[in-house]
Amino acid sequence: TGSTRAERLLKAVQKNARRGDPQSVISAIDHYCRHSEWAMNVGDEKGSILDSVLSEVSPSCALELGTYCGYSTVRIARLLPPGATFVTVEFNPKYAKVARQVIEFAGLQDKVKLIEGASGDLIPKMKELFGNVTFDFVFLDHWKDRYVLDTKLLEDCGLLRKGSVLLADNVICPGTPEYLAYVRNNPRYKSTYYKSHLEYTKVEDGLEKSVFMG
Ligand SMILES: O=C(NC/C=C/[C@H]1O[C@@H](Sc2ccncc2)[C@H](O)[C@@H]1O)c1cc([N+](=O)[O-])cc(O)c1O
Ligand SMILES: [Mg+2]
Repeated sequence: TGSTRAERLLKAVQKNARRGDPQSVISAIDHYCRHSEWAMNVGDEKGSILDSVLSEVSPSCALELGTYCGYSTVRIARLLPPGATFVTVEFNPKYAKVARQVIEFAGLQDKVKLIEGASGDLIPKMKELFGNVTFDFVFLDHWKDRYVLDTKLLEDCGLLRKGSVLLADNVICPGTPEYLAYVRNNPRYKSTYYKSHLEYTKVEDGLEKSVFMG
């Protein structure tokens, strides 16, 4: 049978990027998805906003929900301070397999803990898996109807602390209206909208940054 979109994206990385060079992996994926085949990576425009928020937070403990092919995983891992803990959760084993290879090609495998499963099952297990952690930074980019549920789960499992930063992709397109309502009308969050565009297109999209006030 033919390859999947994710496998073709991996081939583009193996062909056009340089081993051990995260920026070349990022550029190879952006070039492929802009000129050959669109894929749902956060992309270069929103990726630059992700980079700047990460540099502000400089998290010692970070979580990503929705690894997909590992594009944002590489973007995040390349900017983390040495010794940081970074967990990324992926539900689909085929995507996880591609992501592991993309992350390894970038030379970042020692900085990333990719765990397979559903966020709803794994979030309650984080303390058991990684010790009594709280996440300084969470990137939400998985199923859009899970953003509110998983944010509430993170709160209830004591995985957020005063100042934890949530950054959510796609709050306009495909859109996460319940999530925006939740974080914007909630005294426990200070939210900021970063207007941008849907990856590789001119369609409006944006990132919502929400600081947990404890
Ligand atoms: O649908 C989108 N993203 C859903 C992402 C889903 C990713 O997360 C898990 S689901 C999971 C992972 C962990 N736990 C539970 C479920 C899927 O296997 C996929 O790897 C999307 C769509 C568009 N678009 O334009 O249509 C643009 C985007 O930027 C998007 O992110
Ligand atoms: Mg997205």
